[in-house]
Amino acid sequence: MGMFERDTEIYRNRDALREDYQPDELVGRDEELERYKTALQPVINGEQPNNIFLYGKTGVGKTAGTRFLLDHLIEDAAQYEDIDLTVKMLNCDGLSSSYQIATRLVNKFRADSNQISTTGYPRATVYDMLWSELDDCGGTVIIVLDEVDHIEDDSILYQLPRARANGNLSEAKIGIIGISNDFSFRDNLSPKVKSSLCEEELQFPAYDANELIKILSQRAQVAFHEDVVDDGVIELCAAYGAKDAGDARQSLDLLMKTGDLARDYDTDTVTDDLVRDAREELERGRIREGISGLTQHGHLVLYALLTLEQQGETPVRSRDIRPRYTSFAEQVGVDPLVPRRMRDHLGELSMLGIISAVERNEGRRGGTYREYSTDMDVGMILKALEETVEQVGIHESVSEMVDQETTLSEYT
Ligand SMILES: Nc1ncnc2c1ncn2[C@@H]1O[C@H](COP(=O)(O)OP(=O)(O)OP(=O)(O)O)[C@@H](O)[C@H]1O
Repeated sequence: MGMFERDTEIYRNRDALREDYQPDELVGRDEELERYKTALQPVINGEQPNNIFLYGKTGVGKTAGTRFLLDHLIEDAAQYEDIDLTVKMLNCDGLSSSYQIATRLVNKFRADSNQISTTGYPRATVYDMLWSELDDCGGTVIIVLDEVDHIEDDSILYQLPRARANGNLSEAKIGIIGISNDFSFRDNLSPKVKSSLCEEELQFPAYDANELIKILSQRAQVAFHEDVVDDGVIELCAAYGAKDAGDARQSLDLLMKTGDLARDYDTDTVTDDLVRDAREELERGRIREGISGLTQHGHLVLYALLTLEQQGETPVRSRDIRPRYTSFAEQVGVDPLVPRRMRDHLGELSMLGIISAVERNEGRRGGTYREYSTDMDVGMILKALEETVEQVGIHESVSEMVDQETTLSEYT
């Protein structure tokens, strides 16, 4: 027998839990898809398409929903002789200027052997190339700009929707679909761009537990062998998912991690307990990743808050975290930051979901202030802060936990 052997006990098709798997049907999004479908209806009627702006938090099916409806639109449009529909999708991640978007779009219409360089032309020239590609293509053209908020100047967002009105296009009828998970992006668009780009606005809300159950069940049916997944596993993954962010991607990751653990442990069933283990492991990874991206001051602020939490002092105001943070900074020989900069670090930590910040009101005369506490398992954070703890020294409030960790890691 070779060194590697296939494990086939748990999964029938593990890839069905991956992000790039496209299910035949989208479940749990009926109302939103109905509205989206109505916004796309002019295409089938042979009319000028609407420009659509779709927003919602990460993992709520914006891309999957768009792909799903556009695939159907292409298939159904093929039945009408007078409709010639072309769809081009561009993800704007990593593309920050209108110029970059325009060159990428030109190339989407060109053969591989005829691509233009993505630098070196005047912007007006690239726009002219784009208009001529669009007119050569003709018919109805839908351009999807996913993660549209990455574009920092709005020239292309102004030019594209108005290309026909401005006389740049005579043949093609174009419709833009902008997708974003940045809610402030739409509000910060200039009024002229907003009025044309956001002709139809659609919002996809976060998934609730029932919707996540539908999504996870659909994938689990394809991914796992029959009778491998215990009752309650899907419900538990969905409950965690709904509590966290209502993000389908995160819930699918949790289900996959659970299946992987079952496989690693060589068991033949996926159980609730494994969901809990998987969640802890994913969370540990998330904390480690978040913490490793912070600066030394971020680490010191977090360590200070952690020790206060252990002493039962949280939720705590930033001015009360400061003395501990200052002493930690002095212990490692760095100058402590001014209060405002220290608060920035608290803000960053709460944005990462490692700590939580609650706004409080000081009554009629006072202003508002924030109180902080850690939002995650203290042991996990401590582990991720290992280096800082070593440099600063073990604070008495966490000494027992550090001892435990050391004993454990010595024996595992
Ligand atoms: N309603 C659904 N039915 C089945 N699968 C879904 C559904 N919604 C989302 N998914 C799956 O969840 C994952 C994330 O969805 P998607 O990429 O569409 O999210 P998004 O809203 O575009 O997120 P982002 O803003 O991060 O790009 C994909 O694997 C997708 O197939």
